[in-house]
Amino acid sequence: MITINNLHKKFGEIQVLKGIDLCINTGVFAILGPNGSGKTTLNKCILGMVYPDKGTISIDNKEITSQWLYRQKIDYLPQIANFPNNITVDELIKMIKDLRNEKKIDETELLDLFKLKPFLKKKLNNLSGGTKQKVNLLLTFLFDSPILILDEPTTGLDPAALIILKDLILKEKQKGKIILVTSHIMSFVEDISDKIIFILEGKIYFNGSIQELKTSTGQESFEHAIANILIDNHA
Ligand SMILES: Nc1ncnc2c1ncn2[C@@H]1O[C@H](COP(=O)(O)OP(=O)(O)OP(=O)(O)O)[C@@H](O)[C@H]1O
Repeated sequence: MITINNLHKKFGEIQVLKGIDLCINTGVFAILGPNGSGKTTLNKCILGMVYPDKGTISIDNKEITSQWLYRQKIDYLPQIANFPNNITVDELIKMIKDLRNEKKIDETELLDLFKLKPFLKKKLNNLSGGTKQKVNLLLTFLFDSPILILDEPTTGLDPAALIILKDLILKEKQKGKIILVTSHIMSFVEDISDKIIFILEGKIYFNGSIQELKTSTGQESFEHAIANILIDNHA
């Protein structure tokens, strides 16, 4: 369980998070909000990559401040992954496996799933954007940790890969994991999410199921419910 209390974060003059309270249990949680609303900042606070100015984050009832071992419990897909461009896909996989000296699953299944075997000897700078994203996803799903944080996982994926990703997320959910997903693709969010957390102006504007969101906004479709919040708040 991830528990967040009164989380604040400011960058210079911009107060990004203004008191976030959240309790995140197993299942798929979509963190939504307009561009610049602080979704990535929240994810990075959980990962210890950004230090909050105020507030606490606990994982399984242990505060994470100044800790680092807990990060072994988290698999993270960053919004933009920056790996050295001149190494090949198989060199990158080996490097990440060596760096994260943890229990890993056999990558063969993931290589087959994302049809990456033909690219193993190719350098990263020769890959298309979508293929790079598939490599990033493979690296994320390689360690079978209890918490998964996926920041814009659909970027560049074709429809077939999107279905594979959805199935993979739902399979990981069945294992009882906590999965946080940030995405602007509402059909994708609707297919995978148990709960929607909508951040607006630094606070949690909505926290509930898709059905509750539709009811509270009076909209029949999820996409319209989200659009409704944005329009109503001039976001
Ligand atoms: N390291 C940083 N230094 C300064 N400002 C930052 C930093 N990281 C984020 N910000 C600012 O914080 C705000 C929130 O950014 P964040 O990336 O968390 O938003 P987001 O909701 O993930 O946006 P998007 O949907 O566009 O990905 C933005 O105004 C951004 O410019």
